[in-house]
Amino acid sequence: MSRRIITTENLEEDAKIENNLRPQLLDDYIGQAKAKEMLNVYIRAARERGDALDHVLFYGPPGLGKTTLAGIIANEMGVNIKITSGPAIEKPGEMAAILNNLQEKDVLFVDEIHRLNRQVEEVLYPAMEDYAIDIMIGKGATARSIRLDLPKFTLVGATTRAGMLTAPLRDRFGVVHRMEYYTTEELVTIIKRSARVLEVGIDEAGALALARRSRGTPRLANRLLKRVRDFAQVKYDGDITKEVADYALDLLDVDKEGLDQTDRELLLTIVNKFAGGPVGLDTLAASVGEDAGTIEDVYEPYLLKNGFIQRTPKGRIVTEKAYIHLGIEMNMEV
Ligand SMILES: Nc1ncnc2c1ncn2[C@@H]1O[C@H](COP(=O)(O)OP(=O)(O)OP(=O)(O)O)[C@@H](O)[C@H]1O
Ligand SMILES: [Mg+2]
Repeated sequence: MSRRIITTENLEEDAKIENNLRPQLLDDYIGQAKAKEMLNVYIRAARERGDALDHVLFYGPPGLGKTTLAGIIANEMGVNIKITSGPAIEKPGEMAAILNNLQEKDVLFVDEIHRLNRQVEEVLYPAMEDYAIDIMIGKGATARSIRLDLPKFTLVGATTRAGMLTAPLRDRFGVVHRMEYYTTEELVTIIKRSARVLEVGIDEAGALALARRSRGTPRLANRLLKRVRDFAQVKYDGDITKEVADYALDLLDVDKEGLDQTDRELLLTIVNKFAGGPVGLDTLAASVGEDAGTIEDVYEPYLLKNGFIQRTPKGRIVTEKAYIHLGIEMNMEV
């Protein structure tokens, strides 16, 4: 599939503005009320005890604010954050070195934690549980393992694929939180805040138009804001109104429900090639040329949540709502 404006992946162009737009404090973090409340209590308790925060795992679709929350945790705890990711650490020794370099109470953020390889992951078990690592010294008959104490640290893990985490790793997190899609109101607040940071004017109706098409995802809200800002600047007098937003978003092919070309293609494939379903995930994946895991974790959750498709024991089916949205008559032969 071609790269889409609405992809929730972290594109390079986002990285620059994302860092500016990231809230630094829990109070400025919008939405995810449950996570905020819980973290607020745990952080205060840990600080009062002078202790490190318990290990935290965030999971859920991309762009919902996992990395942002990890940064906020470090900030609120008043400690450093070391950022790495599952695929970046190839050898157990590399993980050991990272752990060994942490200071007391520091946050180690491991993104895409489900992609750690087995040996690297095993270094984490004693590290998370006992704040220690076992290092092998020597070879063959003279080899022995020594235990090295680590500072008390906090591991913050993030994953879009919670199902791919091994049980021993998952069980070592004291706090496990599923990230939720944002409501339109929450996205409006985020968009207005981002507009202030980017120093672009936006009115209420403009913010609402953007929020509605952001697929419940702050990353998309920020990305669309940035694109629409360009249209406002070049084609209008600089401020983002509903008119500018609608004009730009139509050109960008994001529809009123926040669906883009890829979403519609997915729905249309089920309708046209599989008579509306049910169709199994793997069959569907092969048919649209996407990886099954990506469909399941990235594209499908939003379509499911908003009632465009349903999961049945026999596979995915397209709902009446989707037919109506696509403007296709439902074939009622049964
Ligand atoms: N609650 C929030 N309030 C304001 N802005 C937010 C919030 N959550 C996320 N954002 C913004 O959305 C963007 C993406 O967030 P972030 O990088 O934390 O997502 P993520 O869940 O880590 O995504 P991925 O799974 O792709 O790593 C950031 O620019 C951030 O500023
Ligand atoms: Mg992230």
